[in-house]
Amino acid sequence: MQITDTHLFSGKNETLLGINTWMSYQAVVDAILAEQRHYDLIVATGDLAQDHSAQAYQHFVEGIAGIPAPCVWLPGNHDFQPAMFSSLLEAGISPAKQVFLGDSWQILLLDSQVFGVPHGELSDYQLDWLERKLAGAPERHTLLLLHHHPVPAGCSWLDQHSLRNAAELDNVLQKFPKVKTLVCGHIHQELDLDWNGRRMLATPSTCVQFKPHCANFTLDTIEPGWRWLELHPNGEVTTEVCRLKGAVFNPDTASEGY
Ligand SMILES: Nc1ncnc2c1ncn2[C@@H]1O[C@@H]2COP(=O)(O)O[C@H]2[C@H]1O
Ligand SMILES: [Fe+2]
Repeated sequence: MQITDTHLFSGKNETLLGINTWMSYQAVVDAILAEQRHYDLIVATGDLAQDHSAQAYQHFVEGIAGIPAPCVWLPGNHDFQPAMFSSLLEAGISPAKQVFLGDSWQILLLDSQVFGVPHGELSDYQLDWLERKLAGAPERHTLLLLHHHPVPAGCSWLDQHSLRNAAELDNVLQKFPKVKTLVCGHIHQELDLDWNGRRMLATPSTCVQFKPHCANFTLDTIEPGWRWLELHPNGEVTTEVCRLKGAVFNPDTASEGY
């Protein structure tokens, strides 16, 4: 199950564009628990904190504490990795970036952060690491997770903040046809697109939503959400986005950015 872009603060009363991000995150966790589905793993795909604070990461931990599954994570553009790494590790959350699931799958988590800017890029280290991990498990299907979207999402204001070196990622992945599905955060909306024969999924944030197909910054009034992923032994992925019910979290639609 994927949770993304919680944008938590050191104070639980703080808001992002009119939404209390702690409360919307808690509401998402409560809704996940209420669904009583089976899941093996939580993947948190970045922008967990909005203000670089250790407390924000501790709030993240507090939120998922009731969920009976391990969690793995990767950083987004807003994260502060020293605080993220140590706060999550102290709480027993593994920094592992390769996870084997059963006999036929692995999950790889990439770091596409360029510190201090909203766009993403994969370093040579990340690309080499990816290639080594894929070459080392050729029999497994791979679900590839990263914060930034490698393919235009259709919002030009967000597409300037995409993964800048998507062509280099594509070069690596062309050698590994068992990577058929990528999962992102960052763009705060549901998407299911084709990227050179692969499936690229993006997922609603647990707080503020961006309106699809807008040239300029535009908030959406649709509810916060999360994504279920089921990995089948034959390499197929079934997935579903769920959202909170009832318009409880209303963003300040007059805001022009953050
Ligand atoms: N008005 C805006 N125009 C362009 N980019 C913005 C605007 N407001 C915020 N952003 C950036 O766009 C990013 C998209 O999602 P993030 O949560 O990563 O953080 C956001 C900001 O860094
Ligand atoms: Fe982001």
